[in-house]
This record gives sequence, structure tokens and C-alpha cells, in this order.
Amino acid sequence: MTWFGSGSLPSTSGLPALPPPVPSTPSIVLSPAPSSSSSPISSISAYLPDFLKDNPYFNAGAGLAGMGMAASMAKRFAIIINAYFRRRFMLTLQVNNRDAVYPWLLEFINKYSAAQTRHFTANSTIKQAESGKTDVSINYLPSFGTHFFTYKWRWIKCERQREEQVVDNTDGYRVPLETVTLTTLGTDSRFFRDMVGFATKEAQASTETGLVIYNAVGPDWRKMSVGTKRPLESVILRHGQAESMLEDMQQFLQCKTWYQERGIPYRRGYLLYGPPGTGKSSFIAAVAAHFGYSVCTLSLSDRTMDDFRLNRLLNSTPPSSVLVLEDIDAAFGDRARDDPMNDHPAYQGLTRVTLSGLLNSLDGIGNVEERILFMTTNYIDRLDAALIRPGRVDRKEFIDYADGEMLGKLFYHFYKPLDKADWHLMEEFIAECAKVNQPISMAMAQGHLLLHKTTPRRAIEMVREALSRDEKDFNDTK
Ligand SMILES: Nc1ncnc2c1ncn2[C@@H]1O[C@H](COP(=O)(O)OP(=O)(O)OP(=O)(O)O)[C@@H](O)[C@H]1O
Repeated sequence: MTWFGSGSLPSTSGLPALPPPVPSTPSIVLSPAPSSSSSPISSISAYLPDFLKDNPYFNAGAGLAGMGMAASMAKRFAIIINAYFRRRFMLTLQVNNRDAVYPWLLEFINKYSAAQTRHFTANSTIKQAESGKTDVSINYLPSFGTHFFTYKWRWIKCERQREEQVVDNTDGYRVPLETVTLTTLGTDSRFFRDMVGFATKEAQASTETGLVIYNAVGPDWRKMSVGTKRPLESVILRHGQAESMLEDMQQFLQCKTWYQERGIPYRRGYLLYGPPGTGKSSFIAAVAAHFGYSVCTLSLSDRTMDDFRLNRLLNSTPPSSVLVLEDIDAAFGDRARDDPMNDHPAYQGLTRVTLSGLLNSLDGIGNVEERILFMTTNYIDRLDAALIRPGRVDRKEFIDYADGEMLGKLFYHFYKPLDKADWHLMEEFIAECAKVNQPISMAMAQGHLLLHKTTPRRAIEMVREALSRDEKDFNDTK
């Protein structure tokens, strides 16, 4: 028997009064909401009719529903907090395979996650040279799923996913859409921008071909060869000379709008003059490579060159290239000195470039947006003043024979890394070179050291013997 209600039973014929029965308490009691902050269920119950309020089944169900609602609200709250936290304190970067940066980024991740990732996908490329030689390169990229890697001391979560959607990739092939999502703790978005910039640079450096050289074929420029890029440090000039020229060119390249705003032709001309083998051509190649430019070389002493062709070539150089006119004195000097070759039957009927033709071409208004011109000569005194006046040549640099400092640097460049204990060898080499009875060009010094690539001491011992001219020859030239 269950008693609903409260209070003690009425006493019957002398029996002691029984303790009041324990009421069967419902698991959740609905009571009017004491305040607006109490649960929504209890506030609803305030409006319920009494028969529902007292029904245990109804109350139990409402309790469960209340708990469910509370749990779902807690979950929603956690999602909001999580979203807020991610928005405020986490950085996310998403890239898909329709973007050119996608493979570079994957390669970069692969490089930096090598220690943490053990799951890869292989991407192989096969190249066949014209000779028939086959080159296979296999690229291992992080596989699909989640990986972790570190960059600049930060942990980064990488999620690579493949979607069902099919898209055109950067090579124009239909491939499944892939996305890479990178997440890290932080608030400064520059972190990911720097990282993508760095990944792009690394990828570019590995795909860069080298120094592109164009030669004149007929009235057009043709890409002739792709040479190795010569590092600027490998060309050794007088103290501060290379740096100063580099700065000059750098400034010029940064001032395009300045020139345009003032209506000044965006051109810069350099004349490098000095004895043979002092590094004029090498420096031009190194500077061009340094700025990512190609080199267009032209020989004015080419007998098939005439004013018309020259004009066309000078005013149609490929973009981002430097124009080089080598040994500029040879073109006109020979004729002035009545070169007997001028009357050679092989050259009869062929015209040659005239000085006025060259000047007109240099001043021409072709379709090149910018022009960087380098002229080289061993004999500046043989050049016409009009050719090297400002506007055509803005800077003249004398590239001299080697001095002690240059020879020391060249010696170090050959035998580096040189132990500190062996630095005296450099001094000895310089001292030996000073005893040589003629000026030494860097080409001569390089040629000598090449003979003793692995034996610096021998190179020093042999300096005088190898580089000194015969006493008789020397006296003859004096
Ligand atoms: N200053 C230098 N630093 C390093 N190497 C040099 C230097 N000068 C010349 N060489 C070396 O000597 C060789 C010839 O140099 P390069 O052709 O640049 O000289 P050049 O001054 O242009 O000669 P030319 O006036 O005869 O055209 C190159 O192999 C180069 O490596």
C-alpha cells in the first residue's frame, strides 16, 4: 500500500502511533522556477496543470528531456568556445591542388616533417634527354591523413584530404580535389605567409635552370644555352668595387616609376674597361644571375652584322635581360687601322656596323621597357667620345689587375676551408706574387692555381716560375 500524502496515521485502540509512511518520492520533482535563471524545464512546469505536475511518469520523462537538453546545450557551448578559441588563438591555412603552391607546400611539409611522418605517397617524374638518357626522380609527399611537423619551433598540424569532386589541376589534368589544411597555435597570420613564401622560394630555387644566354641569329635573339649560375662572390674585384656596382644596379631596378614619372628613358649603361682576363665578362654574368636576368651577347665585329640588324636586335631584347656588347673597340678600331682583312674576298659585299648606326640603335625607341647595357673593352682610349657619353654610358669602371687582397681571396676561394693555422699560406702566396716581374691578371692567377688544386704549398713554390715572364721578354716589353 502506498501512501500519498504526509502526516502520521491516526492512533487506533491504544496501539502506539506508527511512524509516518515514507512517501514514494518521484525521481525528479518539478517545482516552480524560483527565478528566471533556473532550468527551462522547471519554468515550463510552473504553467503546467496540477494533474501533470503530480504525474511521476510525466515528471520522469521531463527530467530526462531536461538532461538531454542540458547535454545538448553543453555541447553547443563547447562548440562555440572551441570556435571562438580557434578564431582567436589558432591560425589555419587551406590550400587545394588547383593552386600552384600546393605541390611546393607538400614538398616543404615533407622536408620538415621527415622525422615525424612515416606515411608517404610517391610521385615520380621521368625525363628523357635528347641523347636518350633517362632521368627518374621520385618525390615522397606526406600521405593522406593527419601529420604533425615543426617549423620555426612551432608544431603544425597538417591534414591532407581527398574529396570526391574532380577538378583541373595546374597542368590541366582532371584529378580529384585535394586539400591540405595546416593549423597551428598563434595569432599572427604572417607566420603562414612567411612559411608559404619560404616554401615557394625553395621550390623556385630547385627548379631554376641557370643563366640563360641569348645569341643573335639573323634579326632575332635565340636562346642558346643555359649555363650554371656563377656566384657573385666567385668574381673578385678591387675592394668595394663589386658591391658599389651591385648597389648601383639595384637602385636602378627599384626606380622604374621614378624614371617613368620624369619621362627619362629607363636605361642604364655600364662600361667595364681594363686589361684582358681581369673578370669583366665574368662579373657581368654573375651580376645578371644575381638579379635573375638573362644575358644577350652581341659581337659588333661580326661581319654579317649591319646597322639595320643591329638596330632591330638592340631594340628587341627579351624581357629581364642584360645586353652585352663585348670588345666594343674591335668593331671600329680595326677599320681605323686599315685592317687588311677588310679587303679579304670572303668579306667582300658584306657591310659592317657603322658608329652612327650603333649610336642610333642605342638611342632608339624600341619596344623594350628597360635596358641594361654592358660594354666591355680593353682599350678605352680607342673609343669614340660620343659612344661613351652620359646617357649611353652612365658608369665607367676600370677593372684592374689583381692586387694583394684579390690574390689572397682567390687563394682562399681555391683551398677553403683553410684552417686558421694555414692562413699564413695566403700571406706567402701574396708575397710570392709581389715578386713576379709583371702585373698579374686574375685569369693568370686562376690558371696557375688550377694546376695545383690540392697542393697549396706547391702553388706558392711555383708562383715565380710560372708567372714571371722571361727576363728577356720582360725587358723587350719595357
Ligand atoms: N676578377 C676575377 N675573379 C675571379 N675570376 C676571374 C677574375 N678575372 C678573371 N677571372 C677568371 O679568368 C677567366 C677569364 O675572365 P673574363 O673572361 O671574365 O675576363 P675579361 O676581363 O672579360 O677578359 P677579356 O677582356 O679578355 O674579355 C674566367 O675563367 C674567370 O673565372
